[in-house]
Amino acid sequence: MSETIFALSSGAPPAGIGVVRVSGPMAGAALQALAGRLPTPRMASLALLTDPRDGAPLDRALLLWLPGPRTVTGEDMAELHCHGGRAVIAAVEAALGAMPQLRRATAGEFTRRAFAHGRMDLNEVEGLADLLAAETQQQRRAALAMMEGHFSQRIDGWRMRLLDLSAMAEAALDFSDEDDVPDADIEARIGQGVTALAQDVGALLSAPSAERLRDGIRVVLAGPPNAGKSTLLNRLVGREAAIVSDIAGTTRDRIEVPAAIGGTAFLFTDTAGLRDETGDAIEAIGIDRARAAMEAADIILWLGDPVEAPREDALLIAAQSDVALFSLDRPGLHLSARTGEGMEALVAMLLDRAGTLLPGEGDYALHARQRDGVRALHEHLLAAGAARDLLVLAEELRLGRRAIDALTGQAGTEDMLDRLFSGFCIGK
Ligand SMILES: Nc1nc2c(ncn2[C@@H]2O[C@H](COP(=O)(O)OP(=O)(O)OP(=O)(O)O)[C@@H](O)[C@H]2O)c(=O)[nH]1
Ligand SMILES: [K+]
Ligand SMILES: [Mg+2]
Repeated sequence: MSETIFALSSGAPPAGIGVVRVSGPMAGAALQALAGRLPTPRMASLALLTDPRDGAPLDRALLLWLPGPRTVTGEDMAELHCHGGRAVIAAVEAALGAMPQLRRATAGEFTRRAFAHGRMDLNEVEGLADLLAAETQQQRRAALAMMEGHFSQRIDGWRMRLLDLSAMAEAALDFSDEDDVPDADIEARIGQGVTALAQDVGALLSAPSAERLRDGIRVVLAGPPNAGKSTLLNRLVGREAAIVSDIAGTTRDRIEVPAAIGGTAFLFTDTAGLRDETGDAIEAIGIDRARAAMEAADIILWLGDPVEAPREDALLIAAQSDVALFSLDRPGLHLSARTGEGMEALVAMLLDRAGTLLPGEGDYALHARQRDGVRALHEHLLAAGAARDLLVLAEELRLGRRAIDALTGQAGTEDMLDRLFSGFCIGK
């Protein structure tokens, strides 16, 4: 890792400013070569950059000299805040590229170095990736909490407690080696510690899901044909995403439409109207798909007879409330996709339900990888708690420590890391 890397870290030119970052042992020398001097560390200063090859002026830029290891990558770093024109950036990059031991960074390479130097753990890296991808304010807040290390600190606390418990278990094992009276007190304390830790870890098993936060809360509209599902979908997402007609069986396939409402990402799914008898083979497949969609749903909007609701927690919608045909004492939310009656109440209900599935203010959400890690740790703690033999208990605690190392990336496999970092843009 002795190579020095550089890349444009701000957006694609042309832009007001283009920030070129340099990281590695030659960062200071590169800055010196371009600006003719090394600025005071961590103080912004203006300089005319010249091409070291021929002395020709390149741009007037704001410079930052950030000696390591207290930098984002853990290495010496330089930042050149240039004018963000295409030719300016190209010229500065060409001058850097001509210097010995300097090369362009690959995607995510700055972050990878930060990780390698222990400046970020795997969870903070994932938080950063999510922050860069965040489109809703909720996604941004949860990603920031993850990047800021709120989850990592929690894991660190677990690690300390686990180490203490392991040390106690080893000590107790030493005692029993000496054929002494087994120390019932120490074993009881280990047992209590393991149980308490298992409880803390287990509490995170129900943490909000980052995938859900990213892809949207899955809302499925379901009910009999002609109930008005497609009309309601179109109204919710604000465009004619699904075909509406007075022919029963209009919708056959699932129609998925992502939409952000009130800063929350939703994924709405319109489905084929449910009926027992259909002579249409395609419609029958559609009905199967509708049932599968309902099973995977976070929220079901049920536009059918309440007694036939597919799940107890389905939101009952008394649709087409503007039509006199329907009696007023129908249970459920009276709603007309035509007049808009009840729409506000429906949106409020959706946001309310979504709120219970998503991270609260300042909370993070967990990816499948993280959830799997927490689950593995939890299982080892449960096994340790159930162990009747100190040797087995100590072994389960050791496996628990391994699970923690996998969670933080200390025991990560290279290809998993490759995949993660290559998802970043160049310059990050
Ligand atoms: N008056 C009134 N008519 C509605 C309302 N919602 C839907 N309709 C009408 O009801 C008929 C069926 O609407 P769709 O949205 O196609 O119903 P669907 O549940 O998607 O039907 P399938 O896809 O066939 O299962 C259409 O003629 C709509 O115009 C409403 O709120 N008020
Ligand atoms: K219809
Ligand atoms: Mg439809």
